[in-house]
Amino acid sequence: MAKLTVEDLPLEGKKVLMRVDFNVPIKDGVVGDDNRIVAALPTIKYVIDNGGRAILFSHLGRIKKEEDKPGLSLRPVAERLSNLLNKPVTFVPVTEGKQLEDAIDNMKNGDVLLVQNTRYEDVKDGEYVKRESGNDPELGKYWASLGDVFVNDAFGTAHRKHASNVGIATNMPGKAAAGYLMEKEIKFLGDAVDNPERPFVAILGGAKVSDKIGVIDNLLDKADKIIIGGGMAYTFYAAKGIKVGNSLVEKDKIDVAKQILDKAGDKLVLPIDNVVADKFNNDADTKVVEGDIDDGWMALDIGPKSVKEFENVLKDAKTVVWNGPMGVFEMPNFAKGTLEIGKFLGTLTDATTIVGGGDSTAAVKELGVADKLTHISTGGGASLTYLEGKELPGIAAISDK
Ligand SMILES: Nc1ncnc2c1ncn2[C@@H]1O[C@H](COP(=O)(O)OP(=O)(O)O)[C@@H](O)[C@H]1O
Ligand SMILES: O=C(OP(=O)(O)O)[C@H](O)COP(=O)(O)O
Ligand SMILES: [Mg+2]
Repeated sequence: MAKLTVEDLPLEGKKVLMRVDFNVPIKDGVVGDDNRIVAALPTIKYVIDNGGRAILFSHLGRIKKEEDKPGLSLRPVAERLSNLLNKPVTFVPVTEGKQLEDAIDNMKNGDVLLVQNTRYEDVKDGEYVKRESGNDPELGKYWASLGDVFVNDAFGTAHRKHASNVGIATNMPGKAAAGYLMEKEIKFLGDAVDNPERPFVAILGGAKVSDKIGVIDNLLDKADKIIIGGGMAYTFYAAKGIKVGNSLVEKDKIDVAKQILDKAGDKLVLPIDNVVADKFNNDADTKVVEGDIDDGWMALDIGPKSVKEFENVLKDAKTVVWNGPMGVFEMPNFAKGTLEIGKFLGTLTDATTIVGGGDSTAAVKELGVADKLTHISTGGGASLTYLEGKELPGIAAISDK
């Protein structure tokens, strides 16, 4: 790697600022799938075993208004991290000011501290000011002033240009290094997809439609087929004039979807049928419908014919990259499409099968199909951006060797 890594930094007695991606599912104040926390442990352990004082930063979810904050505190993550490390983790419930600075001053070599959700900075006095997500120069400078060196191990956030990754790094020239997870992810994705064995099939689903729909345009030049499922599919339905009912649709992306459809020809594969529900609830009334989705119904999973069709496209693939669940897998009645596709990928023993994303990874682990896949990546948007051949700002900002 042409970038500094954690092993290049002085650590003994140093205040080591670390950006990790602890954006994990939390339900009723408890961490669900902790893959992203576990994945950051090697770097954290290396830092503290070598006498560093680890000061961890992460975002959790998206904060647009004051009321979003209580449910998106990182406190439950500090508890899980403490269990995994088998040592105390100091949680600081604020992102700036005396309480944080005092807590850092009180640290000893080998201590671990977790700062509150960096996106608390996105809302100040009830206003959406995006200090973290807009990479406010003062914020990056302030956070950088709290430490001696910086380690970025947040691969899942590397496609973002935010204060806690790019901002801190640019304010610590010559002292910003990559962690082990960052190195491992880049190496693996690079080997698998820079010159992919073909046929190369990408599967795109999930709910971050406006974020990720633009990726498809670039992927059309790289992949042999692109399968679209999950919440991503229905904006394409709308673009084709198929009725979508109350399904997830990003209205201002319908034109983008139309352009992609024009360019894609038969490269793009959409669901034929869907499991539709009369409300966003596991107990909803459901039915399987082909094509049009009537008003009052929403598609929450792909249907059995879609699964068959997708399997047919996947069966000869030699490289598969999957980001985004095929349905609302968190509700058991809408998990089947994701489960079936995951199981099928597990049977492709001659292919390189990569699943990326916080939620997709949680899905394949929860559904018990993760073991049979080649690589589980902590990054969804990040691995897609890498796949597009674009520079990841979080990595670009790390100091060169
Ligand atoms: N048909 C659908 N309607 C609404 N949400 C969906 C649908 N299909 C999948 N989702 C949601 O997409 C979310 C994950 O999307 P995303 O964050 O883009 O994936 P990842 O974290 O794997 O990158 C899940 O919470 C899932 O419930
Ligand atoms: O969960 C994440 O991405 P993913 O859902 O694409 O896997 C990252 O933590 C980035 O989060 P963001 O998309 O809110 O910036
Ligand atoms: Mg996600």
